[in-house]
This record gives sequence, C-alpha cells and structure tokens, in this order.
Amino acid sequence: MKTTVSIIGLGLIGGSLGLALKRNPKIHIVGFDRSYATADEAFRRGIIDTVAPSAKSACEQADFVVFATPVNTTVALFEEAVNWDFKEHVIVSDTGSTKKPIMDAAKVLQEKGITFIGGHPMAGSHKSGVSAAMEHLFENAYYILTPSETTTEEQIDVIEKLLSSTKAKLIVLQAEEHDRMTAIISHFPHIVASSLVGRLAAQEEQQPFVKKLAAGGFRDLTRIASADPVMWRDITIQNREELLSQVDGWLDEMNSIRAMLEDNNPEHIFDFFAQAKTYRDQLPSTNEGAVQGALYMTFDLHIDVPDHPGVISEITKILAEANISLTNIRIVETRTDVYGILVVSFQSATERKRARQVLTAETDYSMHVL
Ligand SMILES: NC(=O)c1ccc[n+]([C@@H]2O[C@H](COP(=O)([O-])OP(=O)(O)OC[C@H]3O[C@@H](n4cnc5c(N)ncnc54)[C@H](O)[C@@H]3O)[C@@H](O)[C@H]2O)c1
Ligand SMILES: O=C(O)C(=O)C[C@]1(C(=O)O)C=C[C@@H](O)C=C1
Repeated sequence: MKTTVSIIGLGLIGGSLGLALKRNPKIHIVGFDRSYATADEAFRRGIIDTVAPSAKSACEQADFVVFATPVNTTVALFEEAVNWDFKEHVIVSDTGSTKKPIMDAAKVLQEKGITFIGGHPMAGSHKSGVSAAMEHLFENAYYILTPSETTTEEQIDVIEKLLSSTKAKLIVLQAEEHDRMTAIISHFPHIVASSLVGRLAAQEEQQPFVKKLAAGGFRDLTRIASADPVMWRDITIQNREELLSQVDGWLDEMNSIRAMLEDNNPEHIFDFFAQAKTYRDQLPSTNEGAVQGALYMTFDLHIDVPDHPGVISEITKILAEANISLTNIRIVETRTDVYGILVVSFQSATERKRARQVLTAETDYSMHVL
C-alpha cells in the first residue's frame, strides 16, 4: 500500500517537495494548484502522480497533506478546510516562511481532531513557480518543524520519515523562536535588499548611468529582491512585530554608522569592516559537505572564456553530455579585454567538481572557485 501525499500549491517549494518525495517509491503524490497550467506542468514533469480537481478533493484522499501556498493563502485555505472530510489519521503540514500565525490558524483544524505540524524548509530561491522546482533543493538544508502542544513523538517520527527523502536536516523549534530567527536572517534582510534596489531606482534620474555600474557587489546583495512580491507581502504582514523590532535595531545601527562616518576615525572604520568579515567568514560556507544554512548557497564555477559567439553553447554541451545540470549561467561584464568570465552555478559542490573535471579534460580555459 502506498502512502498518499497531497501537495496544495505546486510552485517552487511544492514542486521541489514533490520531486524529493517521489524518490520514495512507496509514495503516491496528488497535486492541486489554483493554476491548471501549473498542475499540468507538474504532472508532465513527473512531480505528481495525479492532478486533483480541488484542494478539498486532494486533502480528502491523503494520508499526509502539505500546503505550499503563500502564507496568507494557507491561512485562508485552513478556514475552508474545516468543512472537508480528512482521513482520520491524516497529518497536515505546510512549508510557509512564518510559523506562529500558521500554527494559530491551524487551531481550527486541530479542534476537529486533525494533526497539524508546521514545516519550513530553509532553502529556496528568488525564482518562483513550478518551472524552478528542483529535486535537490532541500538537500542538507535545515527543515524546521513546529509541533503544537498536542503533537506526540510518534507523529513527529511519522512526518520525519515521510520527509526523509528530501535529505534535509529536520529540526524541531517553537513557532515563536522560528519567527524571531527568520526575521533576523531572512525576512528583514529581504526588506533591506528591496530597499537598496529602491534607493538605486530613486537616484537614477540624477545619475542615469548608475545602474550600468551596478556590478557584482550590488547584484549579490540584492539578488533576493527579484523574488515574488506576493510571497514577501504575506511574510511581512505575518511577521510584522518581529520586523518592527528588526527595523528599530537597524535604525540604531545606522545611527552609529553615521556617527562613525562623522568621526572619520580610520581605526574605528577598520574595526567595523574587520568584525563583520570575521563573523561572516565563520558562517556555514559553500565548502564541500557544508550544511546549507540560512545563507543561500550557490556553487559557482568561474571560467575565463574568449569573447566569441558559441562559447556558452560549447560549455553547456560538454556539461549536458556529462549529465551535469546547471542552475544558472551568466557572463560577468566587468572586463574590458578580449576575455570574459562565465559564471556557471551548480546544485552542489560535487556537481561543480565534476563539471570542473570534464571541462578541464575538454577545454583549456582556466577555472576558479572563489
Ligand atoms: N521561495 C522560497 O525561497 C521559499 C522557501 C521556503 C519556504 N517558502 C514558502 O513556501 C510557500 C510557497 O512558496 P513558493 O516559493 O513555492 O511560491 P510559488 O509562487 O513558487 O508557488 C506557490 C504556488 O501556490 C499556488 N497557489 C496560490 N494560491 C493557491 C490556492 N488558493 N490554491 C492552490 N494553489 C494556490 C500558485 O499558483 C503557485 O503555483 C510560501 O508559503 C513561502 O513562504 C518559500
Ligand atoms: O535564497 C533565497 O532566494 C531565499 O530567499 C531563500 C529563503 C531565505 O531567506 O533564505 C527565503 C525564504 C524562505 O522562507 C527560506 C529561504
């Protein structure tokens, strides 16, 4: 007998979860998305085994349900779900980036005897939608579970077993501590990234050339500002209190930076950067085998390539023939000589190592891992 898992919302996270759960041959996946085109793509890509006609129908046939919708939608769906006939032993979970409001909203289900355990895989991307879904997305990432007071050890064991094929590091946290920590390392940094982009846009009129100068540093720092605004609107609304406290801390920090600039003391300025460097350098890194922490990790390979047409297809052909998938490819346009730098990103350090080996064997380009 297969376990039926229903996924509601088949975007980046729901789709990636489907792919990871499909590694387990004993799982049958039913999917529902409000966009039929998305559900159809999920089916065609083999992410789900069957498309359900409604969220209700998907939920009523499942042993395990995961809501992978934007967090305010998940709350609204719980209110509807009170009237659905879930299986008696079902475990319901979600993937939302906030946990306390989701746990509160799930109380209506728990009052009906339904087991709800909150979930949040700490891995993602600025890309959204089913087309961005990846089987490996959660590997080595923390996957936070937030049980309620009534959750039993046995129920935690069941959900941990079900999610084991994600190869994520499952950990249990209280919803409140989850929301405090994610405000620090994810939600507030997202606001800062979007506001840096806003500052650039606001000053473009006076400095029309400025955006062309926005090179590596600005792009690295603001990549996440390209994420889906619906998802981030919902997260911001749900984690407002923690975000207000982060904004207060940031305003204090900016005031002390202002004072530092007024003082113009080289030692203090050095210390400011040195302390940040020391702390940043000891955070989980992109090294082989490292755990994917709160920091999004890309496994980039920098390749010095001659600036001639066809070079990208040469590289991608070699990689495709070796069955190595890449997650991103871009040219860094900071050079003015005849060589450019092609940056190719992979899903893991192992894939990057293999890519380097095959490219070394088949080309004479120099390559660097920064
Ligand atoms: N993107 C990330 O980096 C990330 C990481 C971890 C967790 N999360 C959380 O996971 C959830 C999903 O995020 P995502 O990045 O996959 O978003 P996404 O936009 O890629 O996918 C969301 C999907 O939900 C569908 N949907 C919306 N309303 C629906 C409804 N009423 N019924 C059925 N389907 C509906 C959409 O059509 C879409 O396919 C969010 O709660 C988000 O906070 C996101
Ligand atoms: O890497 C990114 O693009 C992300 O924003 C992923 C990220 C994060 O902040 O780390 C975003 C929200 C999720 O809840 C979890 C992961």
